[in-house]
Amino acid sequence: MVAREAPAASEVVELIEQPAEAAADAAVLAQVEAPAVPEETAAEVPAPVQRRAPAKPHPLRHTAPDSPAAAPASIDIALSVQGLTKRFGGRTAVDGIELQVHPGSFFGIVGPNGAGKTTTLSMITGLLRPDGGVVRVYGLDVWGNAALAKKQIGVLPDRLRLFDRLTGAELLHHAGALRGLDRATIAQRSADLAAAFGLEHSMHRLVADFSAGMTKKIAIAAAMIHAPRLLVLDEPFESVDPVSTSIVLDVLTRFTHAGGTVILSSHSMELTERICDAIAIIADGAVLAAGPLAEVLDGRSLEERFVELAGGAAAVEGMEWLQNFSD
Ligand SMILES: Nc1ncnc2c1ncn2[C@@H]1O[C@H](COP(=O)(O)OP(=O)(O)OP(=O)(O)O)[C@@H](O)[C@H]1O
Repeated sequence: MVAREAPAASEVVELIEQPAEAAADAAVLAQVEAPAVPEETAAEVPAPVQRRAPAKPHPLRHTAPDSPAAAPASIDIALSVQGLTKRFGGRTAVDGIELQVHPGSFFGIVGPNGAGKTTTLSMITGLLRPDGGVVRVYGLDVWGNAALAKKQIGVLPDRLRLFDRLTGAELLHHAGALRGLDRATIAQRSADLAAAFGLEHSMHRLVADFSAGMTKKIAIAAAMIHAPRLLVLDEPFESVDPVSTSIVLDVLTRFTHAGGTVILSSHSMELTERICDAIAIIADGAVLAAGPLAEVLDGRSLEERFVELAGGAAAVEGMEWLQNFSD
C-alpha cells in the first residue's frame, strides 16, 4: 500500500458516515423490497416507535446528534433481542436475554467472568446458533434473514484469530474483498482506517508482528471496512493503551454520530460508564438491569451498581495459610 499522509478529519468522517447511506439503503430496501422478504420475516419487522430522548448528553459528542447521517426515523431499533437462550450440555449459558438498542447508541454490556457476554454477542452477530429466541438487527432477523442482516453488522469477536501471516494492508483487503468491495474502495477505505487508527506506518508489517493493541485496532478496522450500521465489539479495549483507547473511542464516537450503533462488552466499569449512553448488566446468563445509563445507575457509580447486582467480593476466609509465608 502506498503510504499517505493522515487524512483530514473530513475524509475520515466521510468513510465513517457510510452507515448513514447504508441505513438509508436498508430502510429503502426494507420498505421497497418488503414483499420479496419471506412472509414470516416480513411480519417480524417491528413497527416504527417513538424515538426516545437520550438519557444524558454523551460525554464524547462533539457534533449535533441530529446530523443528516442519523438513521431513518422509520427504523428506531438497531438491535432487538428476545428470549435469547443457549445451553452447553446441561449448563444454560444464556437464559432468555432481552435487549433493545437504539440507533446511534453506545451500548455497553458488563458482567462477571462467565456471565454469558461473549455467548450473547456471538449469537447476536450470527456466529453461534441460539437454542431459542430471536435477534433482529435493524428489523432483519439475524437467523432468518442472515445474508441481509450480516451486511449491517461489523464484528470484533472474542479471542479473534486473525490471518496473521498477512500484512495489515492485506488483512484489510481480505476483509473488504470478503464483503464484496471493489479494489479502489478497499484501498481508499484501508488508507482512511489506517490513518484513523494510527496504523498508517505499520500496514506493510505482518499482523503476527503487531503488538496486542495494534492487533485489536486492525481487527476493529477490518470490522468497519464495509461500513456496517451496527458494530459489535467484544472487549475492544482489552490490551489497548490509553492513547490508543482514545483513538479507538474517537473513531467509534464519529461512527455513532453518523448514525451507526456500537455494542461492546467490557470489564472496565470506569470506561463503560464514561462512554456508554445505555448499558446492560448481566450475570448467570440473565439481564439484571438494562436501559439508559442514568436509569440503571440510579445515582450510583457503575462499579457500585455492578457489585450490588452481580455479587460482592468473594470470601477469603479459610486462607489463613496465605499469611504464613514459607521460608
Ligand atoms: N463452547 C462452549 N462450550 C461449553 N461451555 C461454554 C462454551 N462457551 C461458553 N461456555 C460457558 O458458558 C458460560 C458463559 O461463557 P461466556 O464466555 O459467554 O462468558 P463471558 O461473560 O464472556 O465471560 P468472560 O468475561 O470471562 O469473558 C461459561 O460458563 C462458559 O464456561
